[in-house]
Amino acid sequence: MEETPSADTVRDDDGEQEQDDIPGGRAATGQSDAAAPGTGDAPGKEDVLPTVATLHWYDHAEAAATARFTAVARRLPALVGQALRLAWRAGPADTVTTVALNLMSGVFTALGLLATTGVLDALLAAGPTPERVRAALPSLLLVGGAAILRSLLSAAAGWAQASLTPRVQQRAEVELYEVTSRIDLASYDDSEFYEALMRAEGPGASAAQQVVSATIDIVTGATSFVAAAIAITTLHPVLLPLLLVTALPEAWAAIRVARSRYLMMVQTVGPRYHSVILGDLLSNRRYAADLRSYTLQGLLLAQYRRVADVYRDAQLRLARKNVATRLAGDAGSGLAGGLVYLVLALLLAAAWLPLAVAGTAVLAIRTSRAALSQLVHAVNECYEQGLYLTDYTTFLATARTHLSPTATADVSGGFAAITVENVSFTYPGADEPALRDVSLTLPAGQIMALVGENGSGKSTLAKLLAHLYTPGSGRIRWDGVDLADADAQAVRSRVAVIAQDHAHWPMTARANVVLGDEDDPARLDRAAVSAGTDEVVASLPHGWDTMLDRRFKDSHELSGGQWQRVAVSRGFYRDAPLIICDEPSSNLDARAEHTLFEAIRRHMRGRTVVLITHRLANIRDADVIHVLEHGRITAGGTHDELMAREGAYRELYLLQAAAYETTPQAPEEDARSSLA
Ligand SMILES: Nc1ncnc2c1ncn2[C@@H]1O[C@H](COP(=O)(O)OP(=O)(O)OP(=O)(O)O)[C@@H](O)[C@H]1O
Repeated sequence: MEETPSADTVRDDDGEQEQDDIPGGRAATGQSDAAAPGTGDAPGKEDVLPTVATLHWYDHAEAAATARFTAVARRLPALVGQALRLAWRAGPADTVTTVALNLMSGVFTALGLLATTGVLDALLAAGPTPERVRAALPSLLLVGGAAILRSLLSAAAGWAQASLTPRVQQRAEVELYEVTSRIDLASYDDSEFYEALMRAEGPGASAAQQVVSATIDIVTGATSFVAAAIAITTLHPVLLPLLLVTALPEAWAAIRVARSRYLMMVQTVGPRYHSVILGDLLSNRRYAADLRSYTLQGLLLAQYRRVADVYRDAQLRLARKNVATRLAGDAGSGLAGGLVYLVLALLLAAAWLPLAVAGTAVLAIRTSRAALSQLVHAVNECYEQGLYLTDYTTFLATARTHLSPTATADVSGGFAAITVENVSFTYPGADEPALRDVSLTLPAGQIMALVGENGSGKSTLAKLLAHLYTPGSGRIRWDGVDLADADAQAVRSRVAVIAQDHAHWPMTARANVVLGDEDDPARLDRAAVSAGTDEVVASLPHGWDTMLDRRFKDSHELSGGQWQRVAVSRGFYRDAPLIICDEPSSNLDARAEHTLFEAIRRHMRGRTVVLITHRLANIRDADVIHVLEHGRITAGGTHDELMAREGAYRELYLLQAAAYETTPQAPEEDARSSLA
């Protein structure tokens, strides 16, 4: 059974236990870089960022990277199979062409080598030179022809490979994004899953094309090697096992270097993760103003330097270790090569091998050593990239289980009423539920307001109603249909969400409102007027066609309130029977807020509206108001009903109303009263 190494030791191929010497690695012992951020140690006094908790995939990665040589050999067929399947899906014709051309090129390698014996035989025979040359001519032509054909086939194979590998990369990325764009939103709240996504998207997806490339190199190297091996075995059987021995030191060194590199990558992921975050803080426009106002430059730069030092030291140690390993491998390989030539000389001296055959054997040995070296490096590359590819394939397999189940229920007709039945929901990894046993009924065409203090669960309930999350227990039904059985896309296309944390899409103003829907100018005008977006657009340099992201040329930056108007219009533009407005006016000025709620009151009639707001004066006209406290609905009714009894709503409403009760006096009035 394969041994899984402990957290602070790394097992070598030869079984020896070595202390991991990478500072900042989880296994680091007695390191001087204590407090290096992202290393799992206690943060330094001046560190702005907390330490990164031990990453969940570390164990799997470390176990994979420290597997024994036999494990590499065992994994290889599966990896090659996986690579060929990937290649086949990306481009079947290119895959077949590449493999076939490489195989044919190998055939010509063997032919050329065998024909060499004929050349040498003729040249080394007794007789006048012109005659010997004439006798060697047919074999010479064969050698030349084989060499030309082999070169042409190799070039064609290279061309096919060059056209195949980018397709593999593209295919891997598309397959990944097809899944990530459809997985349950709750997956993004699961830190373990999110880390796996980051790894799959980064080194994982790019490993796909490298594994395919390495597999093709394995086919190429193996074909050339088999061709040369056949030629060598034909010449003398003892030469082949000897030749194989020469490859061992090189293979050992290559695999050791590869796994050190992978381990270094795994162990320094904390510092690298932090350096990316810190780099972003130091250069991103979003933080630029705060960075300057709070004079954080020195603090952040110092932390960045400390993190970068940890990573640099790890790289230097790795480079030193790898140079030593490579030297040892080369020395071993050189010695083994010398041994092969020694045996060849002995065979020649003992007259067990004719001179012409020995000459061909030298050529075949050179060819096969080159092929073997290519093979070893390709196997190693395949294994190393296979470690990253495993992250990708494991993630895809896990992510596919996070997709919405196949729909059995039809929601195309909309609903006459939405019912929430005993719904509870806990975010992944959270200790406390965000919603507890919530039940309510929302008839179509009504405006329902949700109120409550911060963190009481309003947005969570809205997201469940929008079918962005699935209840942990209980049901949400559109009439009789449980949303858990309905097609998620079909439900979501019938809901318009104006989210509290709405996205600022890097698109034009028009695209930000229309957002993939059909472009209808009359509908756009109506949606724009109801939120005051028409005024925003009128002030833009290119009107609706203005790009709203400063990373693009001729773009324009909107204020927070202007963005909110755009987001509100986006929700209004969507022709959906259910509209969910989560704090739609938090950034709006008084006039825009008035326009918005007027629009909701007048123009949303016929649609069902869920309205979340802290400005209680705006929801007096709602058909029903539900009060949430600590994830529970504690009261419900109209404004008048809720004001008629003691409770959180009445308390909050009176608190807000009190702020407006003392009407400020006009300045002259103020002066008169002070004179009196
Ligand atoms: N993505 C998340 N992952 C984990 N916990 C979350 C997440 N989003 C919200 N919560 C938690 O769920 C609870 C309810 O949050 P929710 O956003 O629904 O409150 P809210 O009533 O809308 O608050 P606010 O008025 O501040 O917008 C809070 O305790 C919050 O910390």
